[in-house]
Amino acid sequence: MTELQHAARQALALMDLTSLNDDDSDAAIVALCHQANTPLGTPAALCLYAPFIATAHRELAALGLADSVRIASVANFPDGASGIERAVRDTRNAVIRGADEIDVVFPYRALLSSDETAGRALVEACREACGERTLKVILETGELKEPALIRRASELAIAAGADFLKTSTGKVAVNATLEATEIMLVAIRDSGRDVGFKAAGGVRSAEDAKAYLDLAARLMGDAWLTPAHFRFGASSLLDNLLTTLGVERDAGVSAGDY
Ligand SMILES: O=C[C@H](O)COP(=O)(O)O
Repeated sequence: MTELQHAARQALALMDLTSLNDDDSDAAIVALCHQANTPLGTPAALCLYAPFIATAHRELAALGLADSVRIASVANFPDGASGIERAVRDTRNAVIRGADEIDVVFPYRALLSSDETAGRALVEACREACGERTLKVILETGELKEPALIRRASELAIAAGADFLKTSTGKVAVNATLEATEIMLVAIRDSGRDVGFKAAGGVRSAEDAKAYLDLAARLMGDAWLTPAHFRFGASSLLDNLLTTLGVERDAGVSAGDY
């Protein structure tokens, strides 16, 4: 197995296979569940909008994958501007519908206006609302831009109870980058807390994934790279990983097939 194939294999198991599209449908989510059922194992989770959680649970159970694939959903998504009440409502709604993990957008615009309290308060409130479920906080680093702001957002989210820091929604011009990743990983390391990291948005190839895995291994150690600590949020990475690993799939399972 080449180094690239090793990274592809690792990335597959670390992936939150994502569908967060305005035109998502039950059929599209059923197709997503079938995509997750690869000959080389499953991604760590599916990430989807709350109205589709029940469909995903049902289909994963039918495929025998209920115990191996978690379900993530989103809150305060994608613009991070809904306010605390709405973010908490989104979080509770996702929890009630059966999400295992909640990816909430940090109110990054407030931080851009030098307001540090809004982000911390929103993450604390969502932390409380999601209880034992995994809380990932999306910093939207491509909008924060400045390294010092990315570092500060990381610190605030960690202090407020984030289980993971996530780079991006995938909905803005600049999504995951290696530069932002390094800042966030160093903030996690410096915090001494048990916090994970998710690179999301624009990760499309085994080569992309390998660059993130190499960076994370250098900063955090190889043993840190498990689904408990590291994820990729990606909508179109899986097929490239499977091709890299020599797996031919029937030209795309699509919503129209269900
Ligand atoms: O959280 C995951 C992102 O929304 C996916 O972004 P992507 O469509 O660029 O892979």
